[in-house]
Amino acid sequence: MRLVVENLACRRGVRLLFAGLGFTLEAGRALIVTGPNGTGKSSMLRLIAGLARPEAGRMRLEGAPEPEDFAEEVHYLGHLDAHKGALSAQENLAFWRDMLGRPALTVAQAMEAVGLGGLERLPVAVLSAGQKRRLALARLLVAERPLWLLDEPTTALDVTAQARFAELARAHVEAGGLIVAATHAPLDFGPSDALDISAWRPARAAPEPAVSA
Ligand SMILES: Nc1ncnc2c1ncn2[C@@H]1O[C@H](COP(=O)(O)OP(=O)(O)OP(=O)(O)O)[C@@H](O)[C@H]1O
Repeated sequence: MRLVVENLACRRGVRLLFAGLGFTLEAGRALIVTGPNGTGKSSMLRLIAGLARPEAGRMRLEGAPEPEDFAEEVHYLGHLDAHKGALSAQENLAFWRDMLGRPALTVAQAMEAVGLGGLERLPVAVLSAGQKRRLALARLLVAERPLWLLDEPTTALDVTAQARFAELARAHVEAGGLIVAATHAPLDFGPSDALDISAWRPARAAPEPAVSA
């Protein structure tokens, strides 16, 4: 399986954030996306996840059952954790497992894997920021999806949780999965490619020549 992105362009409001962006990511590799604030890393992930429409370009997951319509093959982890605060951690994960289908780890195994064992029954609203992030990461483990799209996945995680998540990500890659991760922090997800999104920023229009009398 491989992710192919061709000639992608993204407009937000009146601004063209990037254009002509392309890459191929082979199974068993991660793509680490960097760039200054506001250059479009989150926007690119949202385009690939199918949550927004590109201004131009296309992507496909070669080797997937529906190469051009791959929502079923993708885990998208954005800035927001998408939990239901009144439900317990266990209930939230069970919801995602049932909704996404293709179960992988059990809820209990996934919670243990991200270091949330013992907190299964607490309402998510009372969990700390790092615990909520761990729970969001556990979602990746309860349903099988080859392509993980991760936006700043280690935000709010302590050093131990960051290392533990990096191990889980490397295991996914080693098993033939793919990861595209936007980050400002160094991430060791195993065999990786790098993409600096600012390289695809469109050139600014030349300023109008000054008019002299
Ligand atoms: N709905 C929107 N309407 C207009 N502009 C938007 C909208 N959403 C985002 N933008 C703008 O698009 C640009 C890119 O945002 P994006 O979140 O993709 O950047 P980023 O590279 O992920 O930044 P960061 O490193 O801060 O997370 C920003 O200038 C942002 O203000």
